Amino acid sequence: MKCGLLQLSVTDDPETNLPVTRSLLREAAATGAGLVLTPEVTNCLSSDRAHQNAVLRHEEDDPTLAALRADADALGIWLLIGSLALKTDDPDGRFANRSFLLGPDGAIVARYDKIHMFDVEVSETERYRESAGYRPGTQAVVADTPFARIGLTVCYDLRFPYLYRQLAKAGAEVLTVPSAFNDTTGAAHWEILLRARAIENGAYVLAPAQTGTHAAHAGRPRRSYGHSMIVSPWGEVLADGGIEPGLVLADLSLDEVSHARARIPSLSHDRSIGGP
Ligand SMILES: O=C(O)CNC(=O)[C@H](CS)NC(=O)CCC(=O)C(=O)O
Repeated sequence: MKCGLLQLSVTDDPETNLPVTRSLLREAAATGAGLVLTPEVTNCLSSDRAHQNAVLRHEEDDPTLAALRADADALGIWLLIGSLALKTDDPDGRFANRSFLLGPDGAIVARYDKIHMFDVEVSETERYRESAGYRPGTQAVVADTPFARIGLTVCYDLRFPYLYRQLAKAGAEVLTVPSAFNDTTGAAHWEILLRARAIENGAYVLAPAQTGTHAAHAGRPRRSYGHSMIVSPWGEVLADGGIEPGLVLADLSLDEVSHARARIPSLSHDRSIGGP
């Protein structure tokens, strides 16, 4: 199965972003990719609540979701929309950061709401409080496709290894980590965390990422790290997207999952541990 990641540099305007995403999606399908993934917040990257309230929609009437469902159907591909920022009916008005797995007929096969919120002071000038704008999810999600069982996660979830363990124990052979990692923590931690999650679970890790400069955050242009990655179950980086927007491709084979798990059966050696 050929897999394609879209590396995007989205703006805070969904109408501007959608045609760019759709044309890259067509390119991916033209290479023969049967599974394509997009990064976190494919529709809109913004931390301006008033702006988000103006441009974001509920799932039922989100134009990005509708268009990408039509594309998955027309192209006959499995499509993981890394996430969409969507309005919810929450009384506090917070949005959902929601990942969708679409089948080749455009049907929604699975939804996952990002669980861990990035409330982090990266530096004195770069602070994030994702939980102010987004409502965290509470449920881990796996979904079956004809080629693999997939475990869905988003971005900052990457730092919580027990989520990936739970997904792998639920049978996930492919772990998805669509992201918008920032430049600073990306350079320090991105690749090593992705490889660790792949190695410790004997699973493919597919991590489509945002790259480059986006709308200002706290008065400064926000920069994403890029380097969308496909990592094998043995921990090898099969493809690295660098920093330009574009397409990242690799072939996946479930034999590699069984092979890695047979060589190092750590997934089946888990023990319950007493103590502190
Ligand atoms: O804000 C949005 O619109 C969408 N959400 C994101 O971009 C989120 C929260 S700011 N980014 C991350 O989780 C990056 C994590 C990261 O960089 C790390 O763990 O080091």
